[in-house]
Amino acid sequence: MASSGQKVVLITGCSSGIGLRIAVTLAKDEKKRYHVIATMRDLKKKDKLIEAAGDTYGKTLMLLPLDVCSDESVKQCINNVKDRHIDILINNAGVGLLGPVESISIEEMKKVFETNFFGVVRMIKEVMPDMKKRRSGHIVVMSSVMGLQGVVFNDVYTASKFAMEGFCESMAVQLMKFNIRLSMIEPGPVHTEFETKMMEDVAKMEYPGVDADTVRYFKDVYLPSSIDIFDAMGQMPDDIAKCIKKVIESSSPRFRNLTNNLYTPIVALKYADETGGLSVNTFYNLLFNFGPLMHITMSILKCLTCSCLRRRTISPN
Ligand SMILES: NC(=O)C1=CN([C@@H]2O[C@H](COP(=O)(O)OP(=O)(O)OC[C@H]3O[C@@H](n4cnc5c(N)ncnc54)[C@H](OP(=O)(O)O)[C@@H]3O)[C@@H](O)[C@H]2O)C=CC1
Ligand SMILES: CC1=C(/C=C/C(C)=C/C=C/C(C)=C/C=O)C(C)(C)CCC1
Repeated sequence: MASSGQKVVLITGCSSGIGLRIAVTLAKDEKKRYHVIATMRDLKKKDKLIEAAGDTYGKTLMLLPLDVCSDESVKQCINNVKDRHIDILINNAGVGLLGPVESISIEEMKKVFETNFFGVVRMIKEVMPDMKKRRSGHIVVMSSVMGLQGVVFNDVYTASKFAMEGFCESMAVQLMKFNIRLSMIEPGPVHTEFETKMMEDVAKMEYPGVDADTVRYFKDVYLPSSIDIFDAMGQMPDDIAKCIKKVIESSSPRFRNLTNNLYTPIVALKYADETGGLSVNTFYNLLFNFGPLMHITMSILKCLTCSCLRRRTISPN
């Protein structure tokens, strides 16, 4: 149970990746300012979180089952929270989907929206009325750079994050009237199971109904570039957890929070040209005309950011 002065934080999707690291980071807060309710849809996956939480488990961190795709599960979970009192809701659960749209069934696409869009809407609908009554609360939503800008072959995932951005941008204004803050977190690539799951799915893909050129552009052009980008600019889940901690501890939390300075110029293309031509043409050229150049650029970037060059040039040893 939360002790007085502690903020109750409920996080979705804590079995792995970013959700797990947010839960542990907040539970380990030196001043014990948070009572963390870490949730996951399948409690059989709890061991990794419990191990990472160490002795905070049962003290500042507790576990509850929650599937964001089920009305019943969401209701039951929130009813199990003392007085339904949640100060900070962190909507983290999400799934990826990659590949040519011709090979993806409408059912698969709906599942992505069910989690990434309706999952968040379901959580907000359940938690918001109590926050409104108390005239306080903070809702954090895990969006993505793909919530701001489309990325080739990520069409449906991107659309689900855009949908959420639109929903939240609209909600933020009303919520502000009730003293409830809403913050979007927009990471670029992050090394988690998200990346591994997508690569595993791609390995199993059969591309029914997709022409040979499209399959080639996806497998031989997009995938290697995407791997380069993950290698060069991928953040760690802890980086995102630290960013979220900063956002919730800010006296005036920002609505938008890009987490990766290296990716910011890519997103800026969209805002630099209202016709949309600059970003579409630049992405086209980067992918189809400068693929090998991009590989070299990313390798240099990786070298600069991994600090091995700095060690070699600056270290007195
Ligand atoms: N990794 C990346 O490059 C980026 C990720 N993001 C976003 O970050 C968030 C976290 O992803 P990340 O940590 O990377 O990936 P992971 O795959 O490691 O984690 C996703 C989490 O969401 C959970 N989840 C999926 N569906 C549901 C559901 N119906 N109900 C409850 N939980 C569910 C998963 O649970 P289970 O184990 O049961 O499947 C898992 O705990 C996602 O919203 C993602 O879109 C944003 C930008 C970049
Ligand atoms: C290939 C390619 C790109 C790929 C970007 C990627 C791969 C971003 C991944 C973001 C993730 C994983 C977000 C998750 O929510 C760019 C930079 C647009 C430029 C054009 C070529």
